[in-house]
Formats: sequence, structure tokens, C-alpha cells
Amino acid sequence: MAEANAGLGARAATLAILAAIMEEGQTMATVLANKNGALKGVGPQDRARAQRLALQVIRLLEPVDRLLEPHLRKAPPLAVMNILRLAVTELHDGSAAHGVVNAAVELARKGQKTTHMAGLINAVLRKIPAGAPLPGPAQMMPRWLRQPLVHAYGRDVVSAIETLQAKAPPLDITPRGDTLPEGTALPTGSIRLSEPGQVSALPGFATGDWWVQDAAAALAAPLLAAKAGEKILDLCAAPGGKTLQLAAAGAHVTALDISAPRMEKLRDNLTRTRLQAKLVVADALHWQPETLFDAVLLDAPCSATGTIRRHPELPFLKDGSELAELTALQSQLIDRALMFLKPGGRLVFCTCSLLPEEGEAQLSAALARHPGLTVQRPDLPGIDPAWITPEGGLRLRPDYWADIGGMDGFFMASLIRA
Ligand SMILES: C[S@@+](CC[C@H](N)C(=O)[O-])C[C@H]1O[C@@H](n2cnc3c(N)ncnc32)[C@H](O)[C@@H]1O
Repeated sequence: MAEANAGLGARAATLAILAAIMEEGQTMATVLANKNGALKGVGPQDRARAQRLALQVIRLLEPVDRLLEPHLRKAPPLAVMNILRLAVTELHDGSAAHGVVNAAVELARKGQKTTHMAGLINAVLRKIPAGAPLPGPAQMMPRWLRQPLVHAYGRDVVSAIETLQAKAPPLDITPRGDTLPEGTALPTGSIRLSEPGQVSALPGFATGDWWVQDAAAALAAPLLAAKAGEKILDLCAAPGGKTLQLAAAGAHVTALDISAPRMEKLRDNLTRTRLQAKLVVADALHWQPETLFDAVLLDAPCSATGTIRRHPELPFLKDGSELAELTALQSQLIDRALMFLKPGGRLVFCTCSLLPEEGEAQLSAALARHPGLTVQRPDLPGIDPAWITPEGGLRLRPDYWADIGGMDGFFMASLIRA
């Protein structure tokens, strides 16, 4: 029962978030950051509930719409549809039918665009029992994304990924100190929390004994194998999960990112964890270092299609049109990163993308562009050898570890400069 206690305030805030995402094309991050936006005046508890509920509505949008379709003679306005979607999502998650339907009708009555359809909402919802199974199998991803993924991994894998994407993901942390919240140790060293609640209230957060980082994302820094005293460049570093890992390994880290606001988050993370790094706000394509580095970690900007579990709104806000620009930028950043390395230095290139053009194809192209560049095959505790690609990259998919909640999709490769 995800949000059995959600009151009218949290539900109204959920609808405001959905409107901001679906009508205005805002990401969840933008909605949360905008003090004068959809969540203006909403208290912290309702805000957290609304965020979770809105994410769940978006995760289940496609099968919920299919469940609703036979009960609707024609598609109602978006505001009405979202009230229905929210209610069906809550019913599916096991909330009591009486409370859910009453709340939906009440919300409809309060809304200017929805008040005339309160009766319809009531009638439709009365036909849908609590805990009603959703129609499946769901094809949740839009065509621009699903098609290349089916081509790369096959239909069964894509369906497995979609099944994972329909569930709220677990929360993983990277441990550093001794004060850790209760959780399950994963084979790769991360700790998985099942019922985290408010993260900042958990033991060890304030003292910087750990930080939130998906288990897949947490593998890039170990792949770079930073040693104490090495000079490491974290290129595209903010908000800094990987910077923290590199600094915790005792390396002298320079963290660079083009975004000043994101770098402020990195600074906060360093302060909380009492770790150190030199921070540079600059465009990696123009910046020139004073000296060369032993290793570079390049976590390049990408489609973020590996993180849809956490950001289910992404496929609805994007259409794939930015891919050509992103892949060109990734190639340029790889070439740049290699220029910043001492001879024999290491580069880890990674993207949180499921699309081979942002991963496997980037690796092949970099090897073709740079004769003498070699791949170091991943040798990390807890990784399955089947995750290693023929060229020696590491392909991580949301359906890996499916029985314990999956992982983000990532591609990473460790390269050695001639
Ligand atoms: C995938 S995120 C990095 C996540 C980060 N490594 C972490 O672990 O928390 C990609 C980052 O690249 C940055 N970026 C995009 N273009 C850039 C450029 N030309 N130069 C430097 N940073 C850039 C973005 O601001 C964004 O913070």
C-alpha cells in the first residue's frame, strides 16, 4: 500500500506535479526546484508524498490508461484524466476504494476544469475494484526508444526492463564510514535500503558516512581504480557521487562541470562527507589543465535512458531528437579527456544510457579514432562476466538483479592511453 494515508493536500499536489510535467514539459527535478511552481505552499510531508505518487502515476501511465479506456466513451480533458489516473494507481497499489473515490470526486469538484465531470469520475471509478490487476504486458517506452532497444537486446529483455521500470526503485547507498542505515549488502559493495523514508533523517547521513548512489553508477569509480595520491580528473562531475568515491579513495581530485548550480550541490556533498576536491566550473571542451592527470573519469551527458526507473517522466518529455547532438558531444569529450591524460593514463568513459550509440558504439569509435588506445577488461567484485561486452566494456541493464530490484542502466569502459 504505497500511499494509503495520502490526504487531499498530497493528492492535489500530485495533480499539480502531473500538470507541470505533462502540460508544461517540466522534469520532476525542475518541478521540485521551482519554489513558485506546482508545489508552492505545500508542506514537506505532502510534498514527499506527492512526488512519490506522481512518479508512480507516470510509471503506470500506459497500463492504467488501457484499464480506463473501455470505461470512457471519449478521452476526457487532461486534468480529468489525471484525477482518474491517480485514483486507479492508488487503487492498484491497494489503497481503500472508499477513500480513493471520495478524494477523486472531491478534487474534481474543486477544480475549475474538472468540476463538471465529477459525476463521470465517480461512475468510472466505481467500476474499478481496489487492487485491480493492470493489463499487461505493458509496452511503456515510447517508440523512439523502444525500437532501438528491441534491436539491441531483443523483445524479451525490453519487456523485462519495462517490468522493472514500472516499479519504484530501491535506494542504494555507497558506504564510507561506520554509521550505516539497515539494508542489504549487494555483491558489488553498495547497500540497498528497502524502506528508506526520509533520507536525510537516516543514521550516518549527517555525518557523511554514506551517500545515495545507484549500485550501477557506483561501479564507474572502482573501474577507474583510483589510488591514494593519484591526480584524478572527474570530468562532468556534478552533483558528485563519483567525485566522493574518488576523493574517499585518497586521490587528489579535480571535479569539473559546466553547471554552476549543479556544482553547488557537489560542494554541499563534499562538505557533508568532509571530503576534498578542487572544483572547476568550466566547459570541458575549452578548459585547459595546468598539468596532465593519472586518470580521468568521464561521466558524459547522455539521454539518461538507464535511469527511467527513477525519472519515469523522461521518455514522455523527450523524443530522441537530441541524440545526434549528445553522441557528437560524447565523442568530443572522449577526445578531450584523452588529451588531459599522461601517457599510459586511464580513462573511464561512462553514460547512464541504455542506447548502444551512447555506449558500445562510442567505445568502438574511440578505439578506431585513437590507434594505441586499449581497453582494460573490468575485473570488479560482484559483477557477472556476462555483463562484459566483446570489446571489454561493461553493459549494465535495469533487468540485472531483477529479483532484488534491478539496477540503473549504464555503460562504462576503462581505456588506457598509449
Ligand atoms: C551524467 S551527469 C554527471 C553526473 C556525475 N558524474 C555524478 O556522478 O554525480 C553529466 C554532467 O555533465 C555536465 N556537462 C554537460 N556538458 C558539459 C561540458 N561541455 N563540460 C563540462 N560539463 C558538462 C552536466 O552539467 C552534468 O552535470
